Amino acid sequence: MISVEEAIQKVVKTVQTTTTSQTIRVREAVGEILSKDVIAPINMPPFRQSAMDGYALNLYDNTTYEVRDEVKAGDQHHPVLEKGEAVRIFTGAAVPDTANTVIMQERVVMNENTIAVEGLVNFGDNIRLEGEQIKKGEIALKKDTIITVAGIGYLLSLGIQEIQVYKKPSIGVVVTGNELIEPGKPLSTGKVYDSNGGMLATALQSLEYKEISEYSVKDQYETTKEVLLTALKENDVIVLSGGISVGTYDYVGKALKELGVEEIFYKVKQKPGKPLFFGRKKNKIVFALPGNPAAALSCFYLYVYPALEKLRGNKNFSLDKKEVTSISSFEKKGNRAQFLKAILEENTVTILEGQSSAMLQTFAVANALVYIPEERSRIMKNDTVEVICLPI
Ligand SMILES: Nc1nc2c(c(=O)[nH]1)N[C@H]1C(S)=C(S)[C@@H](COP(=O)(O)OP(=O)(O)OC[C@H]3O[C@@H](n4cnc5c(N)ncnc54)[C@H](O)[C@@H]3O)O[C@H]1N2
Ligand code: MOO
Repeated sequence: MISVEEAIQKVVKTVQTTTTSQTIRVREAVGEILSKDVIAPINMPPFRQSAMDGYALNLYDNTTYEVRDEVKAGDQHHPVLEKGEAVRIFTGAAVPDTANTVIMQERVVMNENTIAVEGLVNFGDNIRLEGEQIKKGEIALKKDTIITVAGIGYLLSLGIQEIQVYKKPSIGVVVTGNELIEPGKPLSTGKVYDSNGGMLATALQSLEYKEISEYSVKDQYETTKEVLLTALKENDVIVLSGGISVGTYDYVGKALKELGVEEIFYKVKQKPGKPLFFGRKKNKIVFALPGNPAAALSCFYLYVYPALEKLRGNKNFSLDKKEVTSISSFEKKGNRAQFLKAILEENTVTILEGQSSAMLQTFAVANALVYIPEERSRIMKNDTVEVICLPI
């Protein structure tokens, strides 16, 4: 059995960022990661722009200017100004080539078609220079940048409509268990509703993974092998739930081995989620999560999440961690590291009652996991603890 730290390290070391790119529309790219530098196809701004509503001047050594013309945003003409001449101009409009400064209208006294300028005026005031944000041919956004909403605006401002991003993995979610009933169908003795299938698929959807296939299989060796073979063919990553412990009908480990999936680790010194399996077959990644629902979800966030994020090119692939003050105390039994469902508020955290790996009730209201390392036996009120922040 390996430690949490070793297990995380093995996942991070094994999983490499995909080399497959795809072209997508900028409008659909929020959260995607650039697999190639984006080169600016134009200068931005594309021309000398006025930053104010006011007057563009051809400066001379007096304070009175004759207003000759008007240029508003979108206009294409360039009035020619002699020294001492001005044009009325508006924010975003092209500054005439012969103007060398713009003065805001609040600093001007108008008198018929002349203006008197108040205070000191400098060359280049209130003019946004052509290409001052980015020049044509320069790198507008670097490879590995995550596209934000602002990034989308920026790319659109350069007229770019398509970009190359890392292809996100396709993921197969496989639930195992004779006892599982699809929610919506009547429940009979010995059966439970399948929570893990929908929960894991939704977790993936909410993280914007698009290619998700769901499979379910009974506790039978041959069918488990068949379904896993199909899932391996159809997906880059397999996330299994259940059937990975030591019971007679836990066939997942045996089937994976038979299918040539190399075990990288099996069993982690942690609670919940001890019987976690991680393996690979060529470039396919396999996680077999324990069936207990809270164990499955904890393992998903702690191991599957960083693996998928690294795979899709995210350099910041782990969930955020914070050191905060615990307002609860907790006695840890045994020597496994433990992850506790908790509510994080600003700089304090409350550990919830009901930490069983079979229970989702507390997980449903938790927004963080408190981490107790193997060697720590208790948390006292006001102790500093490490928390892992969970997505919704
Ligand atoms: N002799 C031992 N028994 C067990 C050990 C052990 O070390 N020695 N470990 C225990 C721990 S810890 C865990 S965690 C579980 C993991 O078992 P499996 O991964 O084989 O999972 P299952 O046996 O299939 O299911 C466990 C539990 O979870 C329920 N379950 C499973 N899938 C779903 C689902 N999709 N939706 C809702 N609930 C699900 C299932 O009904 C069981 O109650 O093993 C312990 N045993
Ligand atoms: O590892 Mo299990 O998840 O403790 O119940």
